[in-house]
Amino acid sequence: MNPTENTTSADAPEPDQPENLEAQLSAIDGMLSSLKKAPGDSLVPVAEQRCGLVAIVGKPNVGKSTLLNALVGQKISITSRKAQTTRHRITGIRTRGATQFVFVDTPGFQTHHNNALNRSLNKTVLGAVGDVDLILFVVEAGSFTLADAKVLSLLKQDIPVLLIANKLDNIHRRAEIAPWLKTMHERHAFAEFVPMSAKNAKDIERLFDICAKFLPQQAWWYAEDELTDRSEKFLASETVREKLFRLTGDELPYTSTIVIDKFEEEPPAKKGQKRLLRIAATIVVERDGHKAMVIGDKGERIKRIGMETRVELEKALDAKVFIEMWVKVRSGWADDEARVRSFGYE
Ligand SMILES: Nc1nc2c(ncn2[C@@H]2O[C@H](COP(=O)(O)OP(=O)(O)OP(=O)(O)O)[C@@H](O)[C@H]2O)c(=O)[nH]1
Repeated sequence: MNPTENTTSADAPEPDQPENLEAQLSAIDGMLSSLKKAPGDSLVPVAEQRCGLVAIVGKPNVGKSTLLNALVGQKISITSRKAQTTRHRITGIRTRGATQFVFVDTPGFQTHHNNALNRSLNKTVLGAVGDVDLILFVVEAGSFTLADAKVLSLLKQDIPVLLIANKLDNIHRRAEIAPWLKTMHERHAFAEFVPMSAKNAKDIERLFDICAKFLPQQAWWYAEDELTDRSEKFLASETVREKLFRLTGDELPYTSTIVIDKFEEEPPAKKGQKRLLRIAATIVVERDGHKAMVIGDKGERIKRIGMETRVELEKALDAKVFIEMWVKVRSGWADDEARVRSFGYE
């Protein structure tokens, strides 16, 4: 390369004059002030931000968890409840470019166990899936069974649904997919068809781009990488709640609640070890009979709730967890506003 090219080119811009500089600086200033900082000090202008709720639904074993993990990463990032998401259990948040995707759980989409608990959960879920911005309906590419049809029938017509034809890598003759997609087209007015594999990183990138278009333009609700102590505490109480209801079935009224009395973190004792979380949780029930139900025969049930909570939290929070659990009776707490507030509800 000719070394003089860099300095003597006739097209080279004049060095900045002071007035030029000032003009530039004030232009940059103007630009910066128009970029209202989003949570997490992001420089994506609020006016360009998109944010919304995405539900992933489908019958068991179609790859929902694999997809969610690929979309949000292994670590579930739960944050404190925000007004917009009080009715949902958030399973993950991912901010990518100008768009924040808030993934929500859909615990009731279990078509196998049609007991009363599931029916009541299905009702809740219908509510939850009823007000998300986008639904990813996951099926196995090339297949559509009665169980898929049941899930599809629970979805509302007015929310965009993407058909995620997952496990495409299992289909060896791609030509077979076209006629199948055509039959799927007749089953529901899907907003888009996405044949893909949840295990393929490129497909995941493409899916993000497709999803972004369906989320409304609005300011992000969460910081780009929000994961605070408070959020971990929230995850702890949600995990206890989930185990409690799963292990007591529909015997326990939904007025029972969880209070996290202690949530303390200790750094790893040695390098390479995990941090330690000491958690104390109280399950608040309305009657003595409920207390006995939660404790179980010789304390079996509460032990199991504690054990399953610990295992799940250790995985989700990448920490060693010690958890103590108590059961208290506070009759009528659900009607007592001040007490409800003291339990952390608004
Ligand atoms: N070949 C292939 N296998 C996949 C793909 N996605 C998921 N799987 C596998 O499918 C199985 C079920 O995946 P999960 O993610 O657990 O499915 P799920 O829908 O969350 O299942 P439930 O928790 O029972 O509702 C696992 O063995 C995954 O490894 C894919 O794109 N290709």
